[in-house]
Amino acid sequence: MRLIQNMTTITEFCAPENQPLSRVIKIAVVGGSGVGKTALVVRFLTRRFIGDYERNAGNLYSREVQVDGEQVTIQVQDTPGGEMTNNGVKLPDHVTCSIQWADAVVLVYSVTDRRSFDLISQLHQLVVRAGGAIVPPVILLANKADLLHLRRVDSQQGPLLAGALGCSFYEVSASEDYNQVHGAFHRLCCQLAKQPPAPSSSPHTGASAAPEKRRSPLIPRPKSPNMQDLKRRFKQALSAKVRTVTSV
Ligand SMILES: Nc1nc2c(ncn2[C@@H]2O[C@H](COP(=O)(O)OP(=O)(O)OP(=O)(O)O)[C@@H](O)[C@H]2O)c(=O)[nH]1
Repeated sequence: MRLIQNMTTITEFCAPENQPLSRVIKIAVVGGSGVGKTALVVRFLTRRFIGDYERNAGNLYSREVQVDGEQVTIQVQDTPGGEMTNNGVKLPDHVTCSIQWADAVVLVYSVTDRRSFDLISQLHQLVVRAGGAIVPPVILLANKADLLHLRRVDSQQGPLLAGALGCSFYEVSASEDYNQVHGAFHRLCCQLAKQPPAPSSSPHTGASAAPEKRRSPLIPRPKSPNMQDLKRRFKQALSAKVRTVTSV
């Protein structure tokens, strides 16, 4: 029952009208294809690793959590994977929109995929450009650290790149270690919670009421989660018979 209660905290983006909203922290998760973005988001929000994911089209997840004693709503936008082409990085428009919408960005590569590592600098540039006057906090996650025999990116290279980009670095395994994943996201949430709250966006348009907000006033709202997809994942999670999931 506890598991079900926690699972139901992944909800639609829009809160019902008149419902008081807690502070909202918005995070976009961005990286190459198949690096484990969805696995990381689901791991952070539900403690669960579910290995079988379909290519995602960009789901938005939301959950109420305690950060430093304060009740906040964390919204995490999972984005479709980007690719390197001869003309630079190729990304669905939706990804840029998600970066503009977010208060912070999690850049992800897989230690088993050199191209996903090479993509990070380009993605970081995109974050800087999309951020306008104020670049949002960024963390760099190197995922799939459990796949030692398939490693294609040396463990020193991630911290070096993070240092050059001026962001925090975490090497994690979504499949093997919940604490690593939780620690990385949680520290980012703590950092964001300490900042003064951003002007709230309209739940219907995503547009900010405040002119000084760094993002364009005409940012389309990120996609709501595909509830069918979520229900399918929840069923998978329930059938795995893991005892409980506690709040973050
Ligand atoms: N061994 C291992 N496999 C992982 C890990 N994280 C994700 N995977 C696997 O990697 C594959 C891709 O994971 P996804 O979470 O779908 O990756 P994604 O980045 O969301 O992929 P796209 O939706 O295509 O952009 C899946 O088969 C996952 O089970 C990890 O830490 N270790």
